[in-house]
Amino acid sequence: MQLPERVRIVEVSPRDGLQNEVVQVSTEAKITYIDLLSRAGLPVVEITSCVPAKWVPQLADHAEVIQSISRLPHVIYPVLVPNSRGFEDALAAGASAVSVIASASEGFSKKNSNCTIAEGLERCGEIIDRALTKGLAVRGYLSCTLGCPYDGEISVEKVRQVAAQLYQLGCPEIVLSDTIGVGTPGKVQAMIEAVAETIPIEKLAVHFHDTYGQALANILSALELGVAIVDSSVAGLGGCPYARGASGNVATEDLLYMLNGLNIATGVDLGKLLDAGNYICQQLGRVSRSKVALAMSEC
Ligand SMILES: CC(C)(COP(=O)([O-])OP(=O)([O-])OC[C@H]1O[C@@H](n2cnc3c(N)ncnc32)[C@H](O)[C@@H]1OP(=O)([O-])[O-])[C@@H](O)C(=O)NCCC(=O)NCCSC(=O)C[C@@](C)(O)CC(=O)[O-]
Repeated sequence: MQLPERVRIVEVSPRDGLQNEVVQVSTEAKITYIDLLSRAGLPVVEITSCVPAKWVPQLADHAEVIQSISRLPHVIYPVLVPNSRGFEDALAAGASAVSVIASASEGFSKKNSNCTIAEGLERCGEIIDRALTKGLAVRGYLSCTLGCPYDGEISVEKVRQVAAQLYQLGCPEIVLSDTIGVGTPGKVQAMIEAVAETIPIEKLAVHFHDTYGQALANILSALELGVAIVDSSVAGLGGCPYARGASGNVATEDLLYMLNGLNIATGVDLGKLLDAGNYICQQLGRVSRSKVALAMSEC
C-alpha cells in the first residue's frame, strides 16, 4: 500500500462545525478556539464564512472573527465566500485566503446557493480571478460528489465534468466533498480516479462527513490514490444546514490518530488538539463525537 509521507489536515470546525450548531458560541470563544487550533500545529484552519446572517446566523460575527484571531505566520486561514459580495466582505475584514463553493448536483446548488450549477461556477470564476490577482490562497469545494440529499445518486461522469470546469477556472485546490456522508471506499476510489483523469492528484483534497461511519475508511482509500490534503472537524462538529441529515465531518482527533498510526507526518499535536476539543465542547455544552477524544478522556 503506497501512502503519502505527509498529509495536510484542513481544520473546518470553526466554519463547517459551528454553522450547524444550535448553541450560539460567543465571538470571544470562537477566537480563543481558533487560536487553540492554530497553536496545535494545524496548517490550515477555516475560520468562518461571509454569508448573509439570514442564511447562517451562527456566523454573523464573521468580520470580527477575521479581524481578531492571532494569526501564526505559517497557518492559512480560509474564509468561505459564496459570492462576490461575500468575497468583498472577507477582503475588507482582512482575509488572506478564501474557499468558494460549487456543487455537482442541481438540487443542492439551488438549496444551498440559490443558483444553478452553471451560475455557481460563474460566481466561483469571478472570485477565483480576483482572489488570485490579490495574492490570496484559494480552495474550491465541490459538494455532493458521492450523493445528494435532493437528487440522490450523482454520476461519476457529472462529478468529473464539474470538477474539471472548476479546475479550468483556475481553482488551485478542488475539495471533493461527501456532503451527506453516504460514500463508501469503492465509490470514493471510482470518483477520485475519474476526477484525476483531468486534475493532478496533488490538487485534490477530500472533505468527508461521517453520517454513515464511513469517513475514515473513505479517507484511507483516497490516501491510497495519493490524495494528501484532508479536511476534518475537531469533535466531529457540524454539518451543512442546507443538506438534510448531514452529520459532522470526520473528527480531526480520529483522523490524526489514524495518520499517526500509519507514520504519516502532519505536524499536529494530539494533546493540544484534545484540549481544543474539550474547550469547544464545553462552550457548546455537548459531548465530543470523536471516538479518540472519548477513549482518551477515560484513560
Ligand atoms: C449565495 C447566497 C448569498 C445567495 O442568497 P440570495 O438570497 O439568493 O442572494 P441575493 O443575491 O438574491 O441577495 C439577497 C440578499 O442577501 C444579501 N446578500 C447577498 N450576498 C450576501 C453576502 N455574501 N453577505 C451578506 N449579504 C448578502 C443581499 O444584499 C440581499 O439582501 P436583502 O435584499 O435581502 O436585504 C446564499 O445562498 C448563501 O449564503 N448560501 C450559502 C449558504 C451556506 O453558507 N451554506 C453552508 C456552507 S456550504 C457547506 O457547508 C458545504 C461544504 C462547503 O462544507 C462542502 C460539503 O460538505 O459539501
